[in-house]
Amino acid sequence: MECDDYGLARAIERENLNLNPLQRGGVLPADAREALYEFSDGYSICDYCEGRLDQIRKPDITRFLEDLADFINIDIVRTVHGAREGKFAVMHAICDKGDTIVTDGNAHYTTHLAAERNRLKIIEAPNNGYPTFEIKPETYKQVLEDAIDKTEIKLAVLTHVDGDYGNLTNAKTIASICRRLGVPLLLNCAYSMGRMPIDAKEIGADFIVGSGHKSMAASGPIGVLGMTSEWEDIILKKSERHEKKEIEMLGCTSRGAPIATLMASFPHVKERVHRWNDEIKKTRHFIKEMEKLGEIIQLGVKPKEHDLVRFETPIFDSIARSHPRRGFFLYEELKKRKIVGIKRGQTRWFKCSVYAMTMEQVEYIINAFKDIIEKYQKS
Ligand SMILES: Cc1ncc(COP(=O)(O)O)c(C=O)c1O
Repeated sequence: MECDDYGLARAIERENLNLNPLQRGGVLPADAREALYEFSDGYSICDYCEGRLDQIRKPDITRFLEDLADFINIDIVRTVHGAREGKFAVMHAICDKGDTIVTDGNAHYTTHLAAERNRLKIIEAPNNGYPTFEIKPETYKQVLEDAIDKTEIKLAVLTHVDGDYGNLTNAKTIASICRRLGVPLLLNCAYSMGRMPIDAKEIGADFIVGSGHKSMAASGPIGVLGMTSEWEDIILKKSERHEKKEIEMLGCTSRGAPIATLMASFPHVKERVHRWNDEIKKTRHFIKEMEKLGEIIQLGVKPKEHDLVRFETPIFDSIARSHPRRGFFLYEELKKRKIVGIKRGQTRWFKCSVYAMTMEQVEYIINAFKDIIEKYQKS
């Protein structure tokens, strides 16, 4: 199979550069690759289990979860199978069938599915449309207030950084609005936890979810669910029949390589979030140089505050119209230059990220796009 079918790990092995934002934060450092091998057996994490995953001392999962809670500054943390399972668990624990929740208009589909699976209704605070697609706190406030006038709102969900435009929301302001209105806030940090510093207490979120395979250098599937202690008894309610087991966690969650790699990557992740400002500078440089190529426009809030970049690219669309390979030409031209991660057939717009790339690699990518444009402008 080709490297683009496998994704970034394979791409790196073959010395390709992968621009897929979804995959850039989930690359395993060397220690985690070793852990992946060591803990590849199904229940390998459970040799010294005394009844529950978070209480295992060898390897020291208890300590790891405490450190993870410190890292994002929240009282209690559990691992789940992904950000989506974290959202589902919170909704399931605090809402009843038929309840209504409020979300932002840039919410990931998994927020919608978690709500649907819980039989919840969704009211959405829309973004402000083209070209920035921003979630404004005042819009969120208005929508939440209107919703509260009509019905009881048990939960507000906010996407910290969305997967369409890479906009960083003003979570602190929205959290304080929710607090004033008496609605608990769940902050979806799938695209931020593990890439940038997160301080849940400073933000004021009641719940927070992260994604190990997306942004925390873990093999996955694994996610992080954090909560303030006031919610502990509700979210981590114990089974009546199995006194140690937490119902929403179905007793235990990740039981092998996913948690082993999350743990092995943790020192690397803790260190890399301190380089977030450099990542932002690099992203802004990349955008500036790409936009100089002409008819390439960054969508979303400017200047960027996250590495996920969405470009509108009329230049590639017009080349595609007269190219014998149509929309596939861009993917194929990039692949020839050992760059992968832009979807096949996409030329009108695409999402990309240079997260964790060196400046040399970024320059190489900019030059590759330039080269492709010049090639077709000449012909
Ligand atoms: C904003 C956002 N939330 C949630 C998810 C899903 O994360 P997970 O796979 O950990 O459930 C994604 C994945 O693309 C995402 O972009």
